[in-house]
Amino acid sequence: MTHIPGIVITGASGRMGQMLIKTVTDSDQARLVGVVERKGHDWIGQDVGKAMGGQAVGVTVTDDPLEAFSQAQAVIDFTAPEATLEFAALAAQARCVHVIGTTGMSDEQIAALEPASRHAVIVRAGNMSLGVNLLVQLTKKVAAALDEDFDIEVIEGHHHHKVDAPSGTALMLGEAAAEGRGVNLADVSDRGRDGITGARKRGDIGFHAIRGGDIVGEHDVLFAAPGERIVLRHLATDRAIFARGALKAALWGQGKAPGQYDMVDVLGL
Ligand SMILES: NC(=O)C1=CN([C@@H]2O[C@H](COP(=O)(O)OP(=O)(O)OC[C@H]3O[C@@H](n4cnc5c(N)ncnc54)[C@H](OP(=O)(O)O)[C@@H]3O)[C@@H](O)[C@H]2O)C=CC1
Ligand SMILES: O=C(O)C1=N[C@H](C(=O)O)C[C@H](O)C1
Repeated sequence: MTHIPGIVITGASGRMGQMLIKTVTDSDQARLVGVVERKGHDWIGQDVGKAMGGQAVGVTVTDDPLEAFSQAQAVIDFTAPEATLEFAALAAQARCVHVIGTTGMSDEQIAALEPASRHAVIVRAGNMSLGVNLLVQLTKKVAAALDEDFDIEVIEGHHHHKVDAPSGTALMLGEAAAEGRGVNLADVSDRGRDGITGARKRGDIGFHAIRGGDIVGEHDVLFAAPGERIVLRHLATDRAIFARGALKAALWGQGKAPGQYDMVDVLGL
């Protein structure tokens, strides 16, 4: 009989937490074995299906992540940077695959994942959708084919609750453009112009963030030259695309060697 991996979802009551719970309970390739919320949350002790306003699913919301992780083969975590660092150490202790969708992590926070990745598989991506990861590859190719006559700008839009900018996806796209061009993103990045900025510097990669309403996630990579423009665009209209990608990553990570991976590895792009 094939082994069906048990999955824990952190940040259970969040927008992505709820989408992930639905995706895992609907899947016949994985079992929901735990859901975690922070201490004091009013969902603690309730059946998560009922807490979400539906039928009971037989999984009680806990505030004890290590206890939950020790029953599981994978943890899917779309929360916040400080929480993700704490969960990484616990997932490594429980030898669970840790799928990280959390964005807004600083370079120092990303570096702090290294000890956990010596003991467990970490799959981390600022965007888990197939479409965006394909767009990342296309961006790299287009940037490699064009010279600096083409100004590159990454424009992203998200709902008004989003706390980080540029989005994790925008940064993935910017990194891909820089890699295609053979430059270091940190040397050419120009974020959110305002005031008398002076003329655009040749070779810069610009970032702009729109926040409004319930936009799920929209990303354009603009290549603009005198006389012509190319726009690569991804529009997310349903958070299920991120949850499906995250579940795929959790399954893919089973039996892999400890280390850090991304969705390009998972999707084989
Ligand atoms: N990689 C990808 O494909 C995608 C990534 N994301 C990213 O996922 C993250 C979550 O997004 P979203 O679901 O919209 O956000 P929400 O604010 O809706 O949910 C975040 C959840 O994390 C919990 N949380 C936050 N801080 C802590 C903490 N310190 N300890 C324990 N739990 C905590 C929150 O609990 P509480 O309510 O109690 O604060 C909440 O349940 C963001 O970083 C977002 O950018 C989103 C979509 C796709
Ligand atoms: O916060 C969100 O909602 C999203 N965050 C990710 C990001 O920062 O790129 C992915 C997606 O765009 C939705």
